[in-house]
Amino acid sequence: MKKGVLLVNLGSPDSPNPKDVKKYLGEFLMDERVIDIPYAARALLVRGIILKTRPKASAAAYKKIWWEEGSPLIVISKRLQDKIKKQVDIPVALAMRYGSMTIEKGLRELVDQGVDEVLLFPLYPQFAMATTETILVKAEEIRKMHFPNLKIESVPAFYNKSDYIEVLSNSIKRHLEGKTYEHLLFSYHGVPERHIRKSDITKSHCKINGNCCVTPSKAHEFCYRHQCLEVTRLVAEKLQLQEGAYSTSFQSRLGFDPWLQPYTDRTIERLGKGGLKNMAIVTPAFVSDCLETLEEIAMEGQEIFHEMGGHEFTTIPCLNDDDDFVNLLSNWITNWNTK
Ligand SMILES: C=CC1=C(C)c2cc3[nH]c(cc4nc(cc5[nH]c(cc1n2)c(C)c5CCC(=O)O)C(CCC(=O)O)=C4C)c(C)c3C=C
Ligand SMILES: [Fe+2]
Ligand SMILES: [Fe+2]
Repeated sequence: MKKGVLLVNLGSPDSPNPKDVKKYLGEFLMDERVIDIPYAARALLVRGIILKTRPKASAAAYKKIWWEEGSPLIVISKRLQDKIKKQVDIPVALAMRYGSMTIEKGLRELVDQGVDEVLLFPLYPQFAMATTETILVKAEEIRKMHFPNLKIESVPAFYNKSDYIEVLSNSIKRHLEGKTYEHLLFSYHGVPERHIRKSDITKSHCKINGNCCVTPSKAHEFCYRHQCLEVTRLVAEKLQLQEGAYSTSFQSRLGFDPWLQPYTDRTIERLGKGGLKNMAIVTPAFVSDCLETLEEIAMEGQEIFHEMGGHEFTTIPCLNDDDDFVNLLSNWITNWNTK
C-alpha cells in the first residue's frame, strides 16, 4: 500500500471581496454541523438574513488582514505543508473544508500519485462538531462517492499530547520574552452550548457548569469545552503560571443562542476596567493565524483593552509554520508511516 497525508484546515474566501466572501460564508454556514438547525430554518437564517448583511462587514474585516499572497490562513497552511513535505517521505496534500481547495481535490491529488492509504489530518487541536467532525464526515462522503477503494485513517484531536503541549508552551514562552504582562488570556473559538450537548456521547455528562469538564468522563473525548480547558491547564502547569495570572475565554460568537462563556471581548473589557494595564493573549484553537486572530483579537481586542485604559496588549501568534510545530507534525506522520 502507498501512504499519503491530507492536511485539512477550515478555508477562506477566494478574495476579500463581498461576492467571494458571500459564496464562502454560504457554504460554511449551510453546513449542518456549523449551524445545526433543520435545513429549512438554516436556509432561511443563512440565506434570508445572515448573507444579506454579513458578507459586507466580513469582507471589510478580511480586507484589513489580507496579504499580497492571499488569505493568511491559506498562505500559512501552504507554508506548513511545504515544510512538512521536506521532512517526510510520503506525499502531503493540503485541503480546506470550505472554499475552492476542496477535500475532493486533495484526495484526488494523492490518488493521482498512487496513494491508496490516507492519513486525514484535521488541523485542530480540539475536537468540535463544527471542525473535526465535519471534515471526517465530508471526507467519508467523498471517499464513498469517488474513491471507494481508498483507505482513510484520521488523526484524533491532539489537545493533550505532551509533545504538543510542550511545543505550544515553548512558543508562548518565547513570544512573551521581554514583554510586560500581568495576565495571560487563553482565548478559544466559541461554539454554541448546544454543540457541546450534541457531542456528549454519554448524553448526560456535559452540564456546561463549573464541574463537568473537570470530572473524568468518556464524554471528554468529544467535549470541546473540556479539551480547551485542558490545554489551558496543561500549558499553565508547564509554564508554572500562578493562579489568577491566567484565564480562559471564548471568542467569535454569532447569533443569539448561548455560546461557551466567558466571552473574550467581555473578558478583555472586564480586565481593563479592573485596572489591568498589560495583558497577553494566546489563541490555541487555531493552528494558523486567520481573521479571528489577526482582526478580532489583534485589532478589535486591542482596541477594547486600550479603551478601558490598558497599555500593552501582546498577541501571541498561532503555531503557524514554526519549526518545532513542523517537526512535531512531521514526527507524527513518520510514526504513522512506519508503523
Ligand atoms: C455558527 C457559526 C460558527 C461556528 C460554530 C464556528 C466554529 C468554529 N470556527 C473555527 C475556526 C474559524 N472560524 C473562522 C471564521 C468564521 N467562523 C464563523 C462562524 C462559526 N464558527 C464565521 C461566520 C466566520 C467567518 C468570518 C466572520 O464573518 O466573522 C475562521 C477564520 C477563517 C479565515 O478565513 O481566516 C477560523 C479559523 C473553529 C476552530 C470553530 C469551533 C471550534
Ligand atoms: Fe468559526
Ligand atoms: Fe463538560
